[in-house]
Amino acid sequence: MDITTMLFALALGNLSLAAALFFYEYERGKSLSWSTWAIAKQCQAVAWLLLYFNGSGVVPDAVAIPVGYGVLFVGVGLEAGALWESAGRLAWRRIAYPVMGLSVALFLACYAIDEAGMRVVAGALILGVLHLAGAAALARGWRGGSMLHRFLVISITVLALLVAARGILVLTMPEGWGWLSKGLLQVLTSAALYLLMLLNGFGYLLLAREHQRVELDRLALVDPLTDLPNRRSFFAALAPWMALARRPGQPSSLVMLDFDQFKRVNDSYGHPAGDTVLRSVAEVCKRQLRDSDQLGRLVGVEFALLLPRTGIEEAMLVAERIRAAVEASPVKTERAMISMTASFGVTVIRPDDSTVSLFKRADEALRAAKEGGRNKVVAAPAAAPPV
Ligand SMILES: Nc1nc2c(ncn2[C@@H]2O[C@H](COP(=O)(O)OP(=O)(O)OP(=O)(O)O)[C@@H](O)[C@H]2O)c(=O)[nH]1
Repeated sequence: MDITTMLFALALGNLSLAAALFFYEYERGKSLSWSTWAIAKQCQAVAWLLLYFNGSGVVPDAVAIPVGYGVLFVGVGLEAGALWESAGRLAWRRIAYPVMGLSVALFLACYAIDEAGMRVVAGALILGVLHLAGAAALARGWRGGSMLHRFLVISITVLALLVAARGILVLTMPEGWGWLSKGLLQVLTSAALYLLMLLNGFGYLLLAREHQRVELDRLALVDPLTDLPNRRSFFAALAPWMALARRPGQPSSLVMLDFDQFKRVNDSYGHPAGDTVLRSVAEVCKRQLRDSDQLGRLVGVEFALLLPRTGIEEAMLVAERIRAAVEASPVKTERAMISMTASFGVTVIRPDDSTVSLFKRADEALRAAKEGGRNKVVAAPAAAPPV
C-alpha cells in the first residue's frame, strides 16, 4: 500500500471509529470521556485528510503540513486524555493542554528551521510520546486487567516506540540503514499508526466495559442513594462480630435507627427532596462514627449501626450523639429547610444471639422509642442473669 492510500485509510478509519463509538455510547448514555474521545477522533480524521491532500494542490503545502500535524497532535493528545479520564484521572487536562501546546510549538519551530528532516524527527517523536501517554493510562488497570487488556498495553507501547524510533533513525541516519530505506521506514511508521488507531479504539471500549463491571460490583454491595453498605453487605460485616460474641471478651453492640415521620417529608416536599434529606442525614450520622463502626441501610429509612467492642453504656452515648447531631442539622433543600429527627433502639450482641433474635430485640427497643414520642434512644432490656 502506498503512503497516500495509507493516509486516506487513516482518515477514514478515524471517522468510522468516531461513528462506531457514537452508536456504542448512544445506547448507554454519554460517559464523561465520550465527548473527548469523539473530538479526538474527528481531529485525527481532519489531520490525516490534510496530510493526504499534501502535494495534491487541493490544499497549499504550507497549510497541509503544519496545520495537519498540529491538529494531529491535539487529536492524539485528546485521545490519551480520554483514556486517562476513563481510568479515573479527571485532572488530566492540566497536564495535557500545555503538552499539546508545546508539541505544536516545537513542531512549528522544527518545520520553520528545516521543512523536511527536522519536521519528520519532531513529528515522529511527538506522536510516539503522545501514544505512550495513552498506553500509560491503559496500564493503570494492569494488575486486575484481563489478558486482552495487557495485550493492548504492550502492543500500543511497542507501536508507539516504533513511531518514535523513526524520528531517532532519521536524525542519526538520514538516508536509511541497509535494507531499511527511508521509504520503507515511512511505510512501517504509517502501518504502526494505523494499528495504533485500531488498538486505541479497542482500549477505550475495553475501559468503558471494565468501568461498567466495577460499578455493577459496587452496586451489589452499596446503597446508591446514601453510598452506605446495603443490607447484604451490612449482614456480611456483622457475621464475624456475632461469632466473636460467643467468646469471652468485650461485647459489641447493635443500634437500629429510623428517621421519624419521613412520609411527611415526601408528602410535603416531594420524593426528590426526601432523597436529598435522606442522603444528607445519613452523612450527618456517618460523621459521628469511628472508623471501625459500620453504618448500613437496611430498608427504606431504617438503618443499622454495628459498634464493635462497645458495651451498652458506650453504645447509648454514641446513639445519643447521633440523635443530637441529626436534630441539630436541618437539611437545606430547594423548597425549604427541613428538620429531621431519628429514633434509636440499642442492644448488646449476646452469645446466644441469632441475627433474628438480635434484630428482633433492637427493633423492639426502636418501636419503644417511637411509641415514647420519637427522637429518643431506648436500650433493649438486659439479658436475665443465669439461674
Ligand atoms: N424520598 C425517599 N423516601 C423513602 C425512601 N425509602 C423510604 N422512603 C419513605 O419513607 C417513608 C417511611 O415511612 P414509615 O417508616 O412508614 O413511617 P414514617 O413516616 O417514617 O413515620 P415513623 O417511622 O412512624 O416515625 C415512606 O413514606 C417511604 O416511602 C427513599 O429512598 N427516598
